[in-house]
Amino acid sequence: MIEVQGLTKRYGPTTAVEALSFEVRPGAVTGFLGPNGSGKSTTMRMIMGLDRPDEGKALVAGRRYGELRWPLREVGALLEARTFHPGRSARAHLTALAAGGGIRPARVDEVLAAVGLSGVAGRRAGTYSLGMAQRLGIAAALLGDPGVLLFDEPVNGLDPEGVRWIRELMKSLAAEGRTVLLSSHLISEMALTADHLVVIGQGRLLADTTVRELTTRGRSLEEAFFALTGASADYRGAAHPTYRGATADHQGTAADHHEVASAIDAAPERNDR
Ligand SMILES: Nc1ncnc2c1ncn2[C@@H]1O[C@H](COP(=O)(O)OP(=O)(O)OP(=O)(O)O)[C@@H](O)[C@H]1O
Repeated sequence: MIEVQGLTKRYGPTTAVEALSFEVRPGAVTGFLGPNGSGKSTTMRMIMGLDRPDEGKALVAGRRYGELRWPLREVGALLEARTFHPGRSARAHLTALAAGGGIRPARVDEVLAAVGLSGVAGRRAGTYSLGMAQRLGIAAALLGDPGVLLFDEPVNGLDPEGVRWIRELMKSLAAEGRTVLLSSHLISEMALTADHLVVIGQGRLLADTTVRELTTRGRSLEEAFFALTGASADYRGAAHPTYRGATADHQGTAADHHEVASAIDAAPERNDR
Protein backbone atom coordinates (compact mmCIF):
# COMPACT_ATOMS: atom_id res chain seq x y z
CA MET A 1 0.00 0.00 0.00
CA ILE A 2 1.20 3.50 -0.85
CA GLU A 3 -0.44 6.48 0.84
CA VAL A 4 0.18 9.94 -0.57
CA GLN A 5 -1.20 12.54 1.81
CA GLY A 6 -1.31 16.23 0.91
CA LEU A 7 2.05 16.19 -0.87
CA THR A 8 3.37 19.52 -2.07
CA LYS A 9 6.76 20.14 -3.69
CA ARG A 10 8.09 23.44 -4.98
CA TYR A 11 11.23 24.07 -6.98
CA GLY A 12 11.76 27.82 -6.72
CA PRO A 13 8.78 29.43 -8.42
CA THR A 14 7.55 26.09 -9.85
CA THR A 15 5.02 24.10 -7.89
CA ALA A 16 5.72 20.59 -9.18
CA VAL A 17 3.20 18.83 -6.91
CA GLU A 18 0.35 20.50 -5.07
CA ALA A 19 -1.73 19.10 -2.20
CA LEU A 20 -1.74 15.68 -3.84
CA SER A 21 -3.47 12.79 -2.08
CA PHE A 22 -4.19 9.27 -3.30
CA GLU A 23 -3.75 5.64 -2.27
CA VAL A 24 -2.30 2.78 -4.27
CA ARG A 25 -3.72 -0.57 -3.21
CA PRO A 26 -2.22 -4.05 -3.46
CA GLY A 27 -3.29 -6.66 -6.00
CA ALA A 28 -3.71 -4.28 -8.93
CA VAL A 29 -1.64 -2.30 -11.40
CA THR A 30 -2.26 1.39 -10.80
CA GLY A 31 -1.35 3.59 -13.74
CA PHE A 32 0.04 7.05 -13.00
CA LEU A 33 -0.83 9.32 -15.90
CA GLY A 34 -0.35 12.98 -16.65
CA PRO A 35 1.04 15.28 -19.32
CA ASN A 36 4.75 16.11 -19.43
CA GLY A 37 5.84 18.03 -16.36
CA SER A 38 2.70 17.22 -14.38
CA GLY A 39 4.69 15.97 -11.39
CA LYS A 40 4.68 12.17 -11.77
CA SER A 41 8.43 11.68 -11.35
CA THR A 42 8.58 14.18 -8.50
CA THR A 43 5.80 12.31 -6.70
CA MET A 44 7.56 8.98 -7.17
CA ARG A 45 10.83 10.46 -5.95
CA MET A 46 9.09 11.72 -2.80
CA ILE A 47 7.56 8.28 -2.19
CA MET A 48 11.07 6.83 -2.45
CA GLY A 49 12.56 9.40 -0.08
CA LEU A 50 14.69 10.97 -2.83
CA ASP A 51 12.97 14.37 -2.65
CA ARG A 52 11.72 15.99 0.53
CA PRO A 53 8.14 17.28 0.36
CA ASP A 54 7.46 20.88 1.37
CA GLU A 55 4.15 19.73 2.79
CA GLY A 56 2.41 16.42 3.34
CA LYS A 57 3.87 12.93 3.41
CA ALA A 58 4.12 9.70 1.48
CA LEU A 59 3.91 6.36 3.27
CA VAL A 60 4.91 2.89 2.12
CA ALA A 61 3.53 0.05 4.23
CA GLY A 62 2.49 2.71 6.75
CA ARG A 63 5.90 4.38 7.08
CA ARG A 64 7.93 7.10 5.45
CA TYR A 65 10.68 5.64 3.28
CA GLY A 66 13.37 6.88 5.67
CA GLU A 67 11.73 5.00 8.55
CA LEU A 68 11.81 1.60 6.82
CA ARG A 69 14.25 -0.80 8.49
CA TRP A 70 15.09 -2.70 5.28
CA PRO A 71 13.79 -0.45 2.49
CA LEU A 72 14.74 -2.75 -0.41
CA ARG A 73 12.62 -5.49 1.12
CA GLU A 74 9.59 -3.20 1.40
CA VAL A 75 9.69 -1.18 -1.81
CA GLY A 76 11.48 -1.45 -5.14
CA ALA A 77 11.61 1.20 -7.83
CA LEU A 78 12.78 1.80 -11.35
CA LEU A 79 12.89 5.57 -11.54
CA GLU A 80 15.59 6.17 -14.12
CA ALA A 81 17.43 3.80 -16.42
CA ARG A 82 21.19 3.44 -16.06
CA THR A 83 21.59 4.20 -12.38
CA PHE A 84 24.39 1.66 -12.20
CA HIS A 85 28.16 2.04 -12.56
CA PRO A 86 28.89 1.39 -16.26
CA GLY A 87 32.11 -0.47 -15.48
CA ARG A 88 30.43 -2.97 -13.20
CA SER A 89 28.77 -6.16 -14.34
CA ALA A 90 25.07 -6.62 -13.71
CA ARG A 91 25.86 -9.38 -11.25
CA ALA A 92 28.37 -7.23 -9.35
CA HIS A 93 25.89 -4.33 -9.24
CA LEU A 94 23.11 -6.50 -7.84
CA THR A 95 25.45 -8.29 -5.44
CA ALA A 96 26.52 -4.95 -3.96
CA LEU A 97 22.90 -3.85 -3.61
CA ALA A 98 21.95 -7.14 -1.95
CA ALA A 99 24.84 -6.89 0.52
CA GLY A 100 23.76 -3.39 1.55
CA GLY A 101 20.11 -4.28 1.72
CA GLY A 102 20.24 -7.35 3.92
CA ILE A 103 19.27 -9.61 1.03
CA ARG A 104 20.58 -13.17 0.65
CA PRO A 105 23.20 -13.41 -2.17
CA ALA A 106 21.39 -16.26 -3.97
CA ARG A 107 18.57 -13.83 -4.75
CA VAL A 108 20.85 -12.10 -7.31
CA ASP A 109 20.76 -15.05 -9.72
CA GLU A 110 17.02 -15.44 -9.18
CA VAL A 111 16.27 -11.88 -10.29
CA LEU A 112 18.78 -12.06 -13.17
CA ALA A 113 16.88 -15.09 -14.43
CA ALA A 114 13.52 -13.41 -13.85
CA VAL A 115 14.45 -10.50 -16.12
CA GLY A 116 16.26 -12.63 -18.71
CA LEU A 117 19.78 -11.34 -18.08
CA SER A 118 21.45 -14.55 -16.80
CA GLY A 119 23.42 -15.03 -20.01
CA VAL A 120 24.93 -11.52 -19.93
CA ALA A 121 25.22 -11.03 -16.17
CA GLY A 122 29.04 -10.95 -16.29
CA ARG A 123 29.19 -8.21 -18.94
CA ARG A 124 29.92 -4.60 -18.04
CA ALA A 125 26.52 -2.97 -17.66
CA GLY A 126 27.76 0.10 -19.53
CA THR A 127 27.66 -1.99 -22.73
CA TYR A 128 23.98 -2.82 -22.28
CA SER A 129 21.32 -1.66 -24.71
CA LEU A 130 18.48 0.46 -23.33
CA GLY A 131 16.25 -2.59 -23.09
CA MET A 132 18.88 -4.53 -21.15
CA ALA A 133 19.49 -1.54 -18.88
CA GLN A 134 15.75 -1.36 -18.16
CA ARG A 135 15.77 -5.07 -17.31
CA LEU A 136 18.69 -4.54 -14.94
CA GLY A 137 16.84 -1.68 -13.27
CA ILE A 138 13.82 -3.94 -12.85
CA ALA A 139 16.03 -6.70 -11.43
CA ALA A 140 17.28 -4.21 -8.83
CA ALA A 141 13.70 -3.24 -7.97
CA LEU A 142 12.74 -6.90 -7.51
CA LEU A 143 15.86 -7.80 -5.53
CA GLY A 144 14.36 -7.50 -2.07
CA ASP A 145 11.13 -9.25 -3.14
CA PRO A 146 9.21 -6.15 -2.03
CA GLY A 147 5.47 -5.87 -1.67
CA VAL A 148 5.43 -2.38 -3.20
CA LEU A 149 6.87 -1.52 -6.62
CA LEU A 150 7.15 1.75 -8.54
CA PHE A 151 8.07 1.99 -12.21
CA ASP A 152 8.58 5.35 -13.91
CA GLU A 153 8.08 4.91 -17.64
CA PRO A 154 9.63 1.45 -17.83
CA VAL A 155 8.65 0.94 -21.47
CA ASN A 156 10.46 4.08 -22.61
CA GLY A 157 12.47 3.19 -25.69
CA LEU A 158 11.70 -0.52 -25.59
CA ASP A 159 10.88 -2.59 -28.63
CA PRO A 160 7.47 -4.31 -28.92
CA GLU A 161 8.75 -7.51 -27.34
CA GLY A 162 10.12 -5.51 -24.39
CA VAL A 163 6.86 -3.58 -24.05
CA ARG A 164 4.88 -6.80 -23.93
CA TRP A 165 7.30 -8.30 -21.44
CA ILE A 166 6.86 -5.30 -19.12
CA ARG A 167 3.08 -5.52 -19.46
CA GLU A 168 3.00 -9.17 -18.45
CA LEU A 169 5.49 -8.58 -15.62
CA MET A 170 3.39 -5.74 -14.15
CA LYS A 171 0.28 -7.90 -14.25
CA SER A 172 1.97 -10.90 -12.68
CA LEU A 173 3.45 -8.77 -9.87
CA ALA A 174 -0.01 -7.42 -9.11
CA ALA A 175 -1.53 -10.90 -9.32
CA GLU A 176 0.93 -11.95 -6.61
CA GLY A 177 -0.73 -9.38 -4.36
CA ARG A 178 1.86 -6.63 -4.70
CA THR A 179 1.18 -2.91 -4.94
CA VAL A 180 2.29 -1.71 -8.40
CA LEU A 181 2.44 1.97 -9.41
CA LEU A 182 3.34 2.44 -13.07
CA SER A 183 3.80 5.70 -14.96
CA SER A 184 3.72 5.83 -18.73
CA HIS A 185 2.98 8.26 -21.52
CA LEU A 186 1.58 5.47 -23.65
CA ILE A 187 -2.12 5.61 -22.97
CA SER A 188 -2.86 2.66 -25.26
CA GLU A 189 -0.36 0.62 -23.27
CA MET A 190 -1.88 1.79 -20.01
CA ALA A 191 -5.28 0.64 -21.21
CA LEU A 192 -3.86 -2.85 -21.65
CA THR A 193 -1.85 -2.97 -18.42
CA ALA A 194 -3.50 -1.01 -15.64
CA ASP A 195 -6.58 -1.74 -13.58
CA HIS A 196 -6.75 1.54 -11.72
CA LEU A 197 -5.62 5.04 -12.72
CA VAL A 198 -4.39 8.10 -10.90
CA VAL A 199 -4.33 11.06 -13.29
CA ILE A 200 -2.60 14.32 -12.43
CA GLY A 201 -2.16 17.65 -14.18
CA GLN A 202 0.04 20.53 -13.02
CA GLY A 203 0.76 18.62 -9.85
CA ARG A 204 -2.89 18.24 -8.86
CA LEU A 205 -5.15 15.21 -8.78
CA LEU A 206 -7.54 15.06 -11.74
CA ALA A 207 -8.91 11.52 -11.38
CA ASP A 208 -8.53 8.48 -9.15
CA THR A 209 -10.63 5.80 -10.78
CA THR A 210 -10.66 2.54 -12.70
CA VAL A 211 -9.51 2.25 -16.30
CA ARG A 212 -12.98 0.98 -17.13
CA GLU A 213 -14.76 3.96 -15.56
CA LEU A 214 -12.49 6.54 -17.16
CA THR A 215 -12.79 4.85 -20.57
CA THR A 216 -16.57 5.10 -20.47
CA ARG A 217 -16.27 8.91 -20.11
CA GLY A 218 -15.10 9.18 -23.75
CA ARG A 219 -14.95 7.08 -26.89
CA SER A 220 -11.65 5.65 -25.63
CA LEU A 221 -9.28 6.00 -22.71
CA GLU A 222 -7.21 8.39 -24.80
CA GLU A 223 -10.22 10.63 -25.48
CA ALA A 224 -11.16 10.62 -21.82
CA PHE A 225 -7.56 11.44 -20.85
CA PHE A 226 -7.44 14.44 -23.15
CA ALA A 227 -10.79 15.69 -21.93
CA LEU A 228 -9.49 15.46 -18.38
CA THR A 229 -6.02 16.94 -18.89
CA GLY A 230 -6.66 19.38 -21.73
CA ALA A 231 -6.82 22.44 -19.51
CA SER A 232 -3.78 21.46 -17.47
CA ALA A 233 -1.39 20.35 -20.22
CA ASP A 234 1.80 22.37 -20.19
CA TYR A 235 3.68 21.30 -23.27
CA ARG A 236 7.01 23.03 -23.17
CA GLY A 237 8.69 21.08 -25.95
CA ALA A 238 7.94 23.80 -28.50
CA ALA A 239 11.15 23.06 -30.41
CA HIS A 240 9.59 19.90 -31.82
CA PRO A 241 7.83 20.69 -35.11
CA THR A 242 4.66 18.93 -33.98
CA TYR A 243 4.45 21.22 -30.96
CA ARG A 244 4.36 24.39 -33.04
CA GLY A 245 1.69 26.69 -31.70
CA ALA A 246 1.27 24.75 -28.48
CA THR A 247 2.05 27.03 -25.58
CA ALA A 248 1.46 26.79 -21.89
CA ASP A 249 -1.77 28.72 -22.09
CA HIS A 250 -2.93 27.06 -25.29
CA GLN A 251 -6.09 25.15 -24.57
CA GLY A 252 -6.11 23.43 -27.94
CA THR A 253 -8.51 21.20 -29.74
CA ALA A 254 -8.79 17.45 -29.52
CA ALA A 255 -6.84 17.24 -32.79
CA ASP A 256 -4.03 19.39 -31.33
CA HIS A 257 -3.83 17.15 -28.33
CA HIS A 258 -3.61 14.07 -30.51
CA GLU A 259 -0.69 15.59 -32.42
CA VAL A 260 1.10 16.47 -29.24
CA ALA A 261 0.46 13.03 -27.79
CA SER A 262 1.90 11.37 -30.87
CA ALA A 263 5.00 13.50 -30.48
CA ILE A 264 5.26 12.58 -26.82
CA ASP A 265 4.91 8.91 -27.63
CA ALA A 266 7.52 9.21 -30.36
CA ALA A 267 10.05 11.03 -28.17
CA PRO A 268 12.79 8.51 -27.38
CA GLU A 269 13.69 9.81 -23.95
CA ARG A 270 13.01 12.76 -21.67
CA ASN A 271 15.41 15.64 -22.10
CA ASP A 272 14.17 18.13 -19.55
CA ARG A 273 16.70 17.18 -16.89
N1 LIG B 1 15.06 19.06 -9.77
C1 LIG B 1 14.21 19.94 -10.27
N2 LIG B 1 14.49 21.26 -10.26
C2 LIG B 1 13.62 22.16 -10.75
N3 LIG B 1 12.43 21.85 -11.30
C3 LIG B 1 12.10 20.56 -11.35
C4 LIG B 1 12.96 19.53 -10.84
N4 LIG B 1 12.36 18.33 -11.01
C5 LIG B 1 11.18 18.59 -11.61
N5 LIG B 1 11.02 19.92 -11.81
C6 LIG B 1 9.86 20.58 -12.41
O1 LIG B 1 8.72 20.11 -11.74
C7 LIG B 1 7.65 19.88 -12.65
C8 LIG B 1 7.22 18.42 -12.57
O2 LIG B 1 8.23 17.62 -13.14
P1 LIG B 1 8.19 16.04 -13.16
O3 LIG B 1 9.47 15.57 -13.79
O4 LIG B 1 7.86 15.53 -11.82
O5 LIG B 1 6.96 15.76 -14.13
P2 LIG B 1 6.56 14.43 -14.90
O6 LIG B 1 5.08 14.35 -14.84
O7 LIG B 1 7.34 13.27 -14.38
O8 LIG B 1 7.02 14.77 -16.37
P3 LIG B 1 7.38 13.80 -17.61
O9 LIG B 1 6.09 13.19 -18.02
O10 LIG B 1 7.92 14.76 -18.63
O11 LIG B 1 8.40 12.81 -17.13
C9 LIG B 1 8.16 20.32 -14.02
O12 LIG B 1 7.78 21.66 -14.20
C10 LIG B 1 9.65 20.19 -13.87
O13 LIG B 1 10.32 21.05 -14.75
